[in-house]
Amino acid sequence: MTRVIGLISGTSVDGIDAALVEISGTELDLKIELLAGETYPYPPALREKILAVCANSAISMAELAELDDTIAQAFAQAAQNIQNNQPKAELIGSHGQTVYHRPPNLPGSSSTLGYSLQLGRGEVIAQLTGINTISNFRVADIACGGQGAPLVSRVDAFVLSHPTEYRCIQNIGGIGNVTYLPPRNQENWLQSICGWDTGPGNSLLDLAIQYLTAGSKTYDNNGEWAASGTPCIPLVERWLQQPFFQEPPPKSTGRELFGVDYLKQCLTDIKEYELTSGDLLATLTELTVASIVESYRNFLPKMPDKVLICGGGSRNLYLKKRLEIKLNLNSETKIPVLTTDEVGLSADYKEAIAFAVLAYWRNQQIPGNLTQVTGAQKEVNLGNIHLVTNGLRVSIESCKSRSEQS
Ligand SMILES: Nc1ncnc2c1ncn2[C@@H]1O[C@H](COP(=O)(O)OP(=O)(O)OP(=O)(O)O)[C@@H](O)[C@H]1O
Ligand SMILES: CC(=O)N[C@H]1[C@@H]2OC[C@@H](O2)[C@@H](O)[C@@H]1O[C@H](C)C(=O)O
Repeated sequence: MTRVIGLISGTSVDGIDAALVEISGTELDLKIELLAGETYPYPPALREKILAVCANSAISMAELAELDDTIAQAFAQAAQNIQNNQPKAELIGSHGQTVYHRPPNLPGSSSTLGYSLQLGRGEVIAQLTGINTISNFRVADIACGGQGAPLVSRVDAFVLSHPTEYRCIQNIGGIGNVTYLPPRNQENWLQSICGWDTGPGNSLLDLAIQYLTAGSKTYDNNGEWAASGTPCIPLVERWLQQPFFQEPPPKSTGRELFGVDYLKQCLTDIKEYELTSGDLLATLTELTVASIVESYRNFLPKMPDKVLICGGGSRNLYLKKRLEIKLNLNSETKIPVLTTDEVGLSADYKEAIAFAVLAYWRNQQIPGNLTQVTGAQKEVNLGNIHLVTNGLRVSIESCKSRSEQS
């Protein structure tokens, strides 16, 4: 058994999700016990800076270095905090904070490779915590021609697959992503798994809430405001014309596409209709729901028996209800929408747990990507390993050069 901390802050930039888990086994015999899960919100000024960088605002190299240091320190502090009154961890898997993601073969890009930047250097986390740390999980997959995302699919396979059920595991974070899991008893089960980014999760909704409340709110609690409105279907159909939605997998995306500029266009488009704020939020919710369901209908070999949702969007009761309605329109059989909590895996800390598992696998040279999901040419070990030097905990202040210390 290995005790591992998983850390991630995703595209919602709402804070650092930390999970302390005990892991044993390898793949088919993988066992995970969640000892503690917590979200440590970013200080508002730090969140604002990260969101500005994600929205392509200019940043100097000095500012980038400072931001990386600040994020690494925040992640290290989260790792220390999650161990309070808990047994100590032996390993950290830190995803870091995505600030830029470029899928491969992006039109207009001079390179055919993808690129994905997560801030919060694992080297610093290792030295600040005194715990060996694995970070930078996406680059090895990208170097083999992959998207570098979604990476949770291989973890979903060994943690959430069922002997006889066809399942879709749908994360609804800032961005949505799905893993399709055929029954484990099926021949070639692992090779038959599919996965991709479905498009916006909460990113456009959160931006709209911040716009409507002049920043006093960051999200629509339980989807209550959206539930007061009515979706404008002609606008949903127009917004679904974005080429990303028609692209066959493998595919990934981020706030670069479904961020500030996309919402600005939505706010222009709604002027053609007399919509209330609730209607706008209901329409953006419907875009998330429709993008998920349309992708299942277009790219899955068959519709699932069950959809298990996770991520913060799984707490949006209006979104969950609309997803179940849309999924079952003109359907003979009823496809229930549950949360992963209902099958024993925390919907809130699933991504943090996933990066603990990916670090655990990296430590044993077990590959972490599914090539049919990311499009990489081969399975690769994901993440750079940062070993603690002589086991001493050092603070960032004491990382002075010898000349400075003399
Ligand atoms: N109670 C709630 N009601 C409605 N929405 C909620 C609730 N709790 C969280 N959310 C939504 O979930 C978002 C955070 O979700 P999550 O932490 O899964 O995102 P993330 O991991 O940063 O994104 P990604 O998975 O794309 O990296 C919030 O910004 C908010 O939009
Ligand atoms: C570059 C990046 O951070 N992508 C995220 C984003 O957030 C959701 C979706 O897009 C997913 O593909 C991915 O993260 C999860 C943890 C993944 O790699 O599976």
